[in-house]
Amino acid sequence: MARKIGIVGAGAIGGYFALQLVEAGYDVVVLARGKNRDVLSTDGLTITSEKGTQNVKFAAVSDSPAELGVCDVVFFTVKGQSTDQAADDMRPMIGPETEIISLQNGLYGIERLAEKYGEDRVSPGITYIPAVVEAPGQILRTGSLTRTVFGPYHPRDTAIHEELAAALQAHGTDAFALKEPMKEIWSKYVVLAPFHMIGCLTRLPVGGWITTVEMQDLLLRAMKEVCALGRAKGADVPDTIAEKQVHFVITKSNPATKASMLEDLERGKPLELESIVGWLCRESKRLGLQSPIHDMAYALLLPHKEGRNTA
Ligand SMILES: NC(=O)C1=CN([C@@H]2O[C@H](COP(=O)(O)OP(=O)(O)OC[C@H]3O[C@@H](n4cnc5c(N)ncnc54)[C@H](OP(=O)(O)O)[C@@H]3O)[C@@H](O)[C@H]2O)C=CC1
Ligand SMILES: CC(C)(CO)C(=O)C(=O)O
Repeated sequence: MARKIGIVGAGAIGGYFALQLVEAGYDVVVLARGKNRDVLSTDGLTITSEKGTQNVKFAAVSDSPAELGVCDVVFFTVKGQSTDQAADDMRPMIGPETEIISLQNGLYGIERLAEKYGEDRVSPGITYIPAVVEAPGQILRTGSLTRTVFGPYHPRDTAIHEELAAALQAHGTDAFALKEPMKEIWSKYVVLAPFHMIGCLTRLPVGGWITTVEMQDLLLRAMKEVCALGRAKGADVPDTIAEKQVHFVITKSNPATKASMLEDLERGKPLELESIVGWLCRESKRLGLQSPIHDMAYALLLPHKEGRNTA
C-alpha cells in the first residue's frame, strides 16, 4: 500500500512537493483553508515552470486535520510566522510513527516542532526551489534550482528519507537524504538571514547591492554573526563558511535573485522576520553573543512585520 503523505502548508513549496509526491505514486492529503482549499479540491494544483504546466488532484483536501487523519509522513511547509498555530492544528495527522519533514527556512520551526513532537520525530530539511503562489492553487516556479535535502535531527535510521529522496529524484527533483542535514541547514542559514535583511533594507535584488566593497564587508560581518551563533549552539559552523558564502554570492549568484522576504515585503505580506532574523537576535542574546547588525535590521524591519494592511 502506498504511504500516506500529509502536506501542512500548501503554498509555493508545499504545493511543489505535493505535486511531485502524487506523481511518485504516494497517497497525498492536503491541509488547506479558504479559497486555496476550494480550488485544490475542485481543480487540483497547477504548477507552471520553464518545463510547462502540470496539474494534479489529491486523495483528499480539507481544512480539518481530523478528517485527513494520521499520516505516515507530513511535509511541514508553512511560513515561519504560522509555525506554532499550524504545528498545533496538525496534531490529528500525527501518530506515534509519523515522520515530520520540515522544509522551512531557518531553524526556529525545527526547534518548535522538536519541542512539540520530540526530536526523534522531526526531520529537518531545506530547499532552494524558488517559487511563488500566483493565485489559489496556482504556483509559479521562478527558477530552475530544485536542490532539497532532509534527514534525521540526530543520527538514526534514514530508510524513509532515502525512499522519499529517490522517489523525488525520479521525478526531477534534486533531492538528497542526508545523515546530518543540520550542517547544510546552518550553511544555508549563514547566507539566508543576512540575505533577507539586506534585501529588505535595500529593497533590491542581490545584483543591486553586492557590487560595493562596503556591502561585501557588511555581508561578511553579518554572516559571521550567524556562524558564531551556530557554534554557540554546538553546530560545526566555522567562519570559513561565511568567507566561502560571500565569495559564492559575489561570483555565482544570479543578480536578479531576490530574497523571499523582500518578495513578501513588496507584496505587503507578513514577513518571516521573527523566525529568521528575530530568532537569531534572541538566541544570540540568550547565549551571551553580540549580533549588532541583525539587531539593527530587526528593529528597522519591525514596522513591516505584519504586512502593509496592519502597519
Ligand atoms: N517560496 C520560496 O521560494 C522558498 C520558500 N522557502 C521557505 O519555505 C517555507 C514556506 O514558504 P512558501 O511556500 O513560500 O510559503 P507560502 O506562503 O507560499 O505557503 C504557506 C502555506 O501555508 C498555509 N498555512 C499557514 N498556516 C496554516 C495552517 N495553520 N493550516 C494550514 N495551512 C496553513 C498557507 O495558507 P493560507 O494562505 O491559508 O495562510 C499557505 O498556503 C518558508 O519557511 C520559506 O522561507 C524556502 C525556499 C524557497
Ligand atoms: C535560496 C533563496 C534565496 C531563494 O530560493 C531563499 O530560500 C529565500 O529567499 O527564501
